[in-house]
Amino acid sequence: MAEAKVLSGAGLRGQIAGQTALCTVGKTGAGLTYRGYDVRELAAECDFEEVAYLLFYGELPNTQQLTDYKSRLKTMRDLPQALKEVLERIPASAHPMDVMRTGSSVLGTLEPELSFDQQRDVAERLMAAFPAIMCYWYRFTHDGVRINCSSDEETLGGHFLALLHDKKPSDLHVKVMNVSLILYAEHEFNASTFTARVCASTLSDLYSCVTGAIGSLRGPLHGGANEAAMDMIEQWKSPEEAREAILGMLERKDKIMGFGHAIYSVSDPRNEVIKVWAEKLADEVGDTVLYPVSVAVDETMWEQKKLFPNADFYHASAYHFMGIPTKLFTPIFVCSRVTGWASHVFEQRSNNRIIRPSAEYIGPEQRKVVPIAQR
Ligand SMILES: CC(=O)SCCNC(=O)CCNC(=O)[C@H](O)C(C)(C)COP(=O)(O)OP(=O)(O)OC[C@H]1O[C@@H](n2cnc3c(N)ncnc32)[C@H](O)[C@@H]1OP(=O)(O)O
Ligand SMILES: O=C([O-])CC(=O)C(=O)O
Repeated sequence: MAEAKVLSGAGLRGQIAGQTALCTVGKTGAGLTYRGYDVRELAAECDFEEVAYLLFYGELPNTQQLTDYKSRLKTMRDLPQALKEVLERIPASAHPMDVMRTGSSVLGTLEPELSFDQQRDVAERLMAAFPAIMCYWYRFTHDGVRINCSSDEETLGGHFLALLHDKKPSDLHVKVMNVSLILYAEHEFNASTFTARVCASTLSDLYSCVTGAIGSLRGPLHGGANEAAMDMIEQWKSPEEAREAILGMLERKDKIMGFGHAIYSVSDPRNEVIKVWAEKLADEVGDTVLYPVSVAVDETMWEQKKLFPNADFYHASAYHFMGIPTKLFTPIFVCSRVTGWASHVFEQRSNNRIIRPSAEYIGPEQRKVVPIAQR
């Protein structure tokens, strides 16, 4: 059970910055809910598309609505030729989050949101197109192939794996992708979502809101932590080595990526879900190092600091076991969180006032400009 944290101090911590009907974070009880549903139940019962539908339309779909929704999203997966050409120009050395940011922005020039009446169509287009934006660029620049951006996969997670690996993904991998996309879909006023809402509050277009949000998600204190956690754990060859290294890092006051949270105080409810799937995947690939190393880090952090893994930590090993390159970890977060960002933009637009806080001034007293010749 997640406990409420005492929230105060810098970083707007604990300030109510607006209202939402989308999500609760860190309330005693479920810990994380989307429109009233416990995220753990959604992850156990649903496909990601059901959760996207819940966020965008307010209720879970019935069977017919879900079938129709998945079919419609399938038709939106391919990319315009002009966007493919732009993606081909981005170097292989680029960070894939910069590719996602550019992809969102370029799509906004090719298929602009001309009226807020189009907002749901634009959100769904972005959601359907992001896996292809990431994989078209990745496969072109790393493998030298121009991939077909459509697939027969029913779910977005399966579609992403099919484009990345050029083969039909296993049922287990499709299930884990669904769980992962559901866990990452929405999280109240986190930094990237708040970025999107600030942008929306100026009555800007949805592509601008999403493009800005991608920039905020990129940092290692937010979405970039899954990638940073992977870079950290793959250095260690045994649980003992990991434990020693973590003790040294804590001694040096280093930040341990994938641990701690701005709102949760004792656990992140998403962690217990993804940890189980990471262990299943470890068994599937016969791993005897990465998962035990992850557990050793987890135990040492709790023992030493009472810090717990957040959603990002076990995502690192889970994605790695599915053969996903580390630098694509945070872009997968984008494929999911675009649903949360867009839903917040819709909410902001439905009851808008420009977001414009005040600053406490700590600079010099008012003074006269000394003419340049006398300075
Ligand atoms: C999906 C997501 O975006 S989840 C977040 C992903 N980010 C990470 O995993 C990055 C690592 N974690 C962190 O940097 C932080 O825990 C954040 C950014 C998530 C939250 O920051 P805050 O709200 O400022 O953390 P909080 O107030 O709980 O910090 C309390 C103390 O614990 C320390 N602490 C918090 N997290 C960590 C960590 N991962 N490693 C080491 N120390 C930590 C802080 O430095 C602080 O110490 P201090 O009192 O000596 O200054
Ligand atoms: O809420 C936050 O601050 C960060 C987070 O866990 C998320 O965005 O999923």
